[in-house]
Amino acid sequence: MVKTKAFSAIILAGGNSSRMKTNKALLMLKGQTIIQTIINQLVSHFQEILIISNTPELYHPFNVPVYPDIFLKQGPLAGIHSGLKHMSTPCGFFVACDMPFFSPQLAQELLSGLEEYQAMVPKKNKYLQPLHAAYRKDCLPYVEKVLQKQERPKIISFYELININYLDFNQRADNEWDQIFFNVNTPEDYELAKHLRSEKDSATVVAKNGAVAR
Ligand SMILES: Nc1nc2c(ncn2[C@@H]2O[C@H](COP(=O)(O)OP(=O)(O)OP(=O)(O)O)[C@@H](O)[C@H]2O)c(=O)[nH]1
Repeated sequence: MVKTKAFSAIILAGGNSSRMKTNKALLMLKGQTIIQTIINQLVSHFQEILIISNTPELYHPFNVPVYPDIFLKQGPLAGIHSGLKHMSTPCGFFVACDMPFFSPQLAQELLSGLEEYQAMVPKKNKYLQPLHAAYRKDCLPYVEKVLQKQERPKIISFYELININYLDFNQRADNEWDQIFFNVNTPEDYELAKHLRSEKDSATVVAKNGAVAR
């Protein structure tokens, strides 16, 4: 297994939070903001943590470098693009700013796959988790190509251009998918998250997660 300490972690925080109607990353969960919760979990595992946001002033208190999108208003793939461009290591673990229960062990597992593949993405049946995935820096020209061609492309639109592998969650414990990928998109999700003590508790709910069907 690779040492993630040699790699980068990138938190995407450039979205509109239109369903939440307030910045999701800065919502308080158990005494700290969601983004701080994520940073705290990442910090001992990675060489660097970057935040990708177009409102850097909001994130300066977190004491990690903040970079804007280069392709503006183009959605999360533009965040991945900026992360790939700015990370100073060859491999990055990318996570959405609204996923408070992520697993460093899973990040390590995904990054291990980058020895062979350009991207490693969790998959269950036809669902993918492209915002809890590992991407190699050499994905950059393919991401750029898609962003130059399409308006607000789906993240998965560059997958057919690269050498990608999927981490199969069908073989894992039933609730792991819902636990790890629980994300806070709506006020209802937030209420639920406040009552979960840990990722284990989310096993008792059906998480509305950010999975995309392929
Ligand atoms: N850097 C960057 N990140 C983005 C962009 N759009 C979405 N994200 C991030 O991608 C993740 C998933 O975003 P979504 O929940 O799909 O979108 P959102 O805009 O945050 O929320 P909604 O407006 O409610 O859809 C979150 O971490 C967002 O901050 C973007 O244009 N640039």
